[in-house]
Amino acid sequence: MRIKICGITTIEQGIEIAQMGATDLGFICVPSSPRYLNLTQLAAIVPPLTEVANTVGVFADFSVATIAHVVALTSLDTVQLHGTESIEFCQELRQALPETEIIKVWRIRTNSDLELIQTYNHVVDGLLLDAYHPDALGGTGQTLDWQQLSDFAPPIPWLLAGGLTPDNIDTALSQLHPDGIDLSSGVEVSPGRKNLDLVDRLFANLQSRLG
Ligand SMILES: O=C(O)c1ccccc1N[C@@H]1O[C@H](COP(=O)(O)O)[C@@H](O)[C@H]1O
Repeated sequence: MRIKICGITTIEQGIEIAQMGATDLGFICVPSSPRYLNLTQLAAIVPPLTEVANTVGVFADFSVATIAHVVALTSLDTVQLHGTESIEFCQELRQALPETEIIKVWRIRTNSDLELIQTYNHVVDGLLLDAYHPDALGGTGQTLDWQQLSDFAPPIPWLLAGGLTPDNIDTALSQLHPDGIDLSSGVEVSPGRKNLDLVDRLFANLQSRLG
């Protein structure tokens, strides 16, 4: 299973978290986030971390040209689209970045959202479900209604996000079988600063599932 820890802001924490078992490290490119890294910071932090994990840039409603520029400067492996990007936008991005994994996020409120995100199945490599919050795009600690997702089974890989913590991960994964999980605020001391004890506890609690 893919385990993504998002909102990494230092090389040191990225290396430690990868050594603990994270497959993916996420970097927030959204200026309104308290975990935001500017281009200079991304260009310094991401390249060394591509050696230890899959690196994921989190974008929201950027242009194709801007995302392609950031990927070229940082060697990000994956682009996570956390905004209102259209199917056509994803197709354009695929053409601009044929080698880069693209994950489309949908913030789930109703059952119809679970159908809408699947209209992207043929244009992206993976889907990610996050919780909806009226005031922020992500990193909110808000959980999804896991029961509502019980029939969600897209034909491409999907990740579960939204308020996951070392304490609730077992309950979530006993109800759902995503291809990956994504945690940010649930393993933090403060926005952008991860609590390595909590990350350690996450992996301890996942031990039986990771085999
Ligand atoms: O983390 C942020 O600040 C952020 C900002 C803008 C878009 C996405 C963001 N993070 C994403 O939010 C989810 C889950 O966060 P949490 O575990 O509920 O705190 C995850 O996909 C992050 O990539």
